[in-house]
Amino acid sequence: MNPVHRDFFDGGAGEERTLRDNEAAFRRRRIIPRVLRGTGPRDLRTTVLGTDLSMPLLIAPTAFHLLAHPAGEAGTAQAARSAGVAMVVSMAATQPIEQIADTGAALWFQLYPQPDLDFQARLLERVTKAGVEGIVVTVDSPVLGTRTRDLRNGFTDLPPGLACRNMDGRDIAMDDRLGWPHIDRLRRATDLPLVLKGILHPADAALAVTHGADAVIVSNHGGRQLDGAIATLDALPAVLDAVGGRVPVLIDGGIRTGTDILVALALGATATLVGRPVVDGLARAGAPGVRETLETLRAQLDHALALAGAQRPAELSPDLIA
Ligand SMILES: Cc1cc2nc3c(=O)[nH]c(=O)nc-3n(C[C@H](O)[C@H](O)[C@H](O)COP(=O)(O)O)c2cc1C
Ligand SMILES: CCCCCCC(=O)C(=O)O
Repeated sequence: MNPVHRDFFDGGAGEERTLRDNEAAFRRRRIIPRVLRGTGPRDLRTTVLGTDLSMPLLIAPTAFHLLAHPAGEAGTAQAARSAGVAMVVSMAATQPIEQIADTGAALWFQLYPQPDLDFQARLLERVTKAGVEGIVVTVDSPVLGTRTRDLRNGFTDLPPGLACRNMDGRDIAMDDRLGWPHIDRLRRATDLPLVLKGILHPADAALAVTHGADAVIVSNHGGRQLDGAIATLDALPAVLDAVGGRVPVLIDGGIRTGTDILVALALGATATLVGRPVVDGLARAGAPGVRETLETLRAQLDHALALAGAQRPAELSPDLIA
């Protein structure tokens, strides 16, 4: 890959403290396994907001897949379909939603709330018609994070010929006036499950539920927004307390292995999302590369469950984690 584009995918905001800390938070945890549980073959299947998953993992929304590989977002979706997981399609996808949906993958669509409400309504209608099963509203981006590597590299625009194909020629607006009334409006605008992505503070998690969110994603945008923000795994317990089981709580950021997934689930997450490892798989080998990433995570999770003494994710509990 062009090293400038590699930096775009790999990089974070500021000094990249949060980017590093997301992974470090998982490495700080240890598993206290149970023994003699007679698990037999494991069953990793789960359902989140009506979407069936072959394991508790979704592909996190990431921008510009055509920069990583000519297969683009459709290649990622093809792998998601064959692995039986869902893909959250970024609003900054470089292929049309209809082309991505043609793969038959289970899709959710990620939205940055747009100040042009007519355009936003048309976009919601379009992605709903294409068959997406959920809307993921990213709420951690009133402004774009300071992407140190992109600034250093002068990466400001997509190369000629590439564009955000679901934006009808518009730029994606990040809007620093966004507030809960925008979420209320979105809640009224769609019957699809509405998921808020980018929740870290427990008070916001509670507000998300009262404003009608069907799930929240504990996320710091992979360390690309507020550098110094808490690692997602460290934020998870307080968010779970605030939500109190009323809606599923998902998590992303720093998940690199099946044992990381096990740790997140044991601490109470319903499912996990993975960003950069999927892009890495795409860059390496297109759809088969993404499939390899997903199957590696599946095999690791299955193995870790066997060794920790759980047959299925629902059997995991916080006492297994130190
Ligand atoms: C290259 C890249 C592009 C991203 N683009 C988006 C995006 O368009 N919308 C969004 O909500 N989050 C975006 N994210 C954040 C991811 O959805 C996710 O929160 C993060 O990547 C999870 O961390 P991980 O990469 O450590 O797994 C992006 C992340 C990366 C690395
Ligand atoms: C002005 C919007 C550019 C797309 C941002 C994609 C993204 O979220 C990222 O982390 O990169």
